[in-house]
Amino acid sequence: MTIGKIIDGKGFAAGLRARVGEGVAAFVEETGRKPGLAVVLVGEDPASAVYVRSKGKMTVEVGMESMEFRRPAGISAEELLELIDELNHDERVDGILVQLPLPAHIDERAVIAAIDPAKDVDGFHVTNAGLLATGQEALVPCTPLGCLMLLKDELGDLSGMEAVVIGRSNIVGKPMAQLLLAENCTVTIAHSRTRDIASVVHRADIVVAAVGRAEMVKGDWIRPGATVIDVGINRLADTEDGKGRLVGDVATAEALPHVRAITPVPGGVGPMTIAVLLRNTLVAAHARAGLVAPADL
Ligand SMILES: NC(=O)C1=CN([C@@H]2O[C@H](COP(=O)(O)OP(=O)(O)OC[C@H]3O[C@@H](n4cnc5c(N)ncnc54)[C@H](OP(=O)(O)O)[C@@H]3O)[C@@H](O)[C@H]2O)C=CC1
Ligand SMILES: Nc1nc(=O)c2c([nH]1)NC[C@@H]1CN(c3ccc(C(=O)N[C@@H](CCC(=O)O)C(=O)O)cc3)C=[N+]21
Repeated sequence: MTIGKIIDGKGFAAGLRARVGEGVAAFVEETGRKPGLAVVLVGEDPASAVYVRSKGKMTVEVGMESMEFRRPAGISAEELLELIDELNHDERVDGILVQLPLPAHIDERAVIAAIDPAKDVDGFHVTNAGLLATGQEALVPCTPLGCLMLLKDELGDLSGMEAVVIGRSNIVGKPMAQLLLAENCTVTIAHSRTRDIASVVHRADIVVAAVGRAEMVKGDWIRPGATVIDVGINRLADTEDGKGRLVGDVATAEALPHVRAITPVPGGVGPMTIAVLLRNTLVAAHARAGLVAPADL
């Protein structure tokens, strides 16, 4: 039996960050200022804190200004909206990311709606979602755009391929499906109400799993030669050191003999998300400065 390729998302992300770094240097040369990324973290979710820390580090590494705004979980919606309004009007800020999830008493939709779409580097604002859905230039959500970059790097032209996206969230599944449709794939979106999901997935040349259920996608669901992108980040608490182990939504070891290529967890989509966030910030900075962003991002 042949064994599939493990896609090096971590390596691809490092390359993308290097290209972003070159674009940042040219932007600084041109404008005399650094692109700025503001990250807002509400409350003390430990997983979010890890993500925010590594984001801040990589933002500085590519030569951008990193601004972090930590607020207590008890912050009122009004105070949070005021902060966003300040960031919208701050000339040094090109990108605004409000880490999700927010505490239950805050309406996430209202917060996302308050972000200036031109600074919405997560691509979550309805303006950007609508632009993407209608085939117009938009800031595109980082995780799905990172997945698409890996797919195009592995497969080249995706035209005519059967793609199955598992998951229909606004931040991953739906924009992923839009991107694959724009690449001329035949797209199916599966979710918790999908009947006989194994056979739906078995049709696919491309599988993107964005569910949040550890190793849900079994090896024998995968069509021989398919390419599998595993977005899931699930922490299992079964290790001896008690730190837990990260696994994706796909049973990777089982799938490996069936696939052409598959992304690992960790080291696959996760690092791409952060690299694309920096890419989007550079794109937003160029647009705000009336400049054309480098084409090879
Ligand atoms: N690598 C990265 O950078 C990122 C990783 N993630 C990870 O990706 C995963 C998905 O995230 P997100 O989209 O935010 O999650 P959500 O919880 O918002 O969405 C999960 C989706 O999976 C579907 N689903 C749930 N159970 C099943 C099932 N048994 N069979 C089929 N579909 C099912 C749900 O269906 P329904 O709509 O019917 O409820 C829903 O559409 C998570 O593990 C998350 O941690 C997320 C963002 C970034
Ligand atoms: N407004 C907003 N935008 C987001 O993009 C966003 C968010 N909120 N909330 C949380 C999710 C999750 N997310 C991840 C990003 C990188 C890794 C990542 O780099 N993971 C490493 C492993 C990290 C580890 O070891 O814990 C990897 O997969 O190799 C994971 C998860 C972005 N999210």
